[in-house]
Amino acid sequence: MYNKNIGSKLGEPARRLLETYSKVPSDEVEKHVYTIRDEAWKVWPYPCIGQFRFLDLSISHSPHYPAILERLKTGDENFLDLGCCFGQDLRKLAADGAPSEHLYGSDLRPEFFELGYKLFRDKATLKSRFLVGDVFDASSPLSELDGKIDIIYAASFLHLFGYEDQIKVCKRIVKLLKEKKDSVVLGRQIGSSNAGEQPLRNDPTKTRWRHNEESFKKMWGEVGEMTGSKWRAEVSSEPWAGESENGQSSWNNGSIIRLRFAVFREG
Ligand SMILES: C[S@@+](CC[C@H](N)C(=O)[O-])C[C@H]1O[C@@H](n2cnc3c(N)ncnc32)[C@H](O)[C@@H]1O
Repeated sequence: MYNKNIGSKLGEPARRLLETYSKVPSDEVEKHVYTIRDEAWKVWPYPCIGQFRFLDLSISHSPHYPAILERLKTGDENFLDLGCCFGQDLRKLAADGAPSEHLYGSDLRPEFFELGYKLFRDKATLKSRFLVGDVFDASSPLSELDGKIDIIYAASFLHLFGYEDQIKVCKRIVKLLKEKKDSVVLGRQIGSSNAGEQPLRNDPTKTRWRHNEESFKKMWGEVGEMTGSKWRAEVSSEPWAGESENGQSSWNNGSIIRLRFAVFREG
């Protein structure tokens, strides 16, 4: 779904980030966002691009954000934005004082990394590394980070896949994270109060799994058993207040929810 107008999506935090971190003159910010958004839409039409949801800087809405930021500010911990697209959440952390050389981004499509640099005008200053890779490819450059990450952010990511593939991604996440207490993966995504497989918008022969709080926790129980590790999943949900993903009013029959999660390693 492509929104022609930015409406209220350019909130104060995103505007401040673009004006102060990226040094985009305030009267050019909106035009700048439209231009880069349209370039990204041509790469792949994700709803989070079409609906300007990348401007939410969603990591900062997590109740764990202050603690995560403090952990990163020590310079002893590494952060990975998995499926980062523009990498806006990584920029938010950098602007708030996290050392950027400890922040990594990864995505299937390298075009998004370049668009992230263009959006945030920081190619010369940001010390973060962006690794191209399919999360399902064990031999991708992402494997360089195996066992080295303390905090993973995975927003609007797991919900792209069916249940079996989500299990595979979670196992990959376990492998990327350090084997220690309080390694954590957090994020937000679309879910459904009636958890289950749902047909893909563009290809009804494929499905993706929409979680509710219970099914998400259960999945992490399974992942723990499969990987010999123990996880505590904090999950909350709220009714979906956003727009339809496909422009159809029938899209949300009341069951669509937004899930927020933080899954901590316990053992
Ligand atoms: C819906 S976007 C979410 C972007 C960002 N995390 C956010 O919250 O705005 C999903 C991202 O995951 C990436 N992606 C999709 N499939 C992937 C895969 N198999 N491996 C790695 N990245 C993938 C896409 O290229 C895209 O940038």
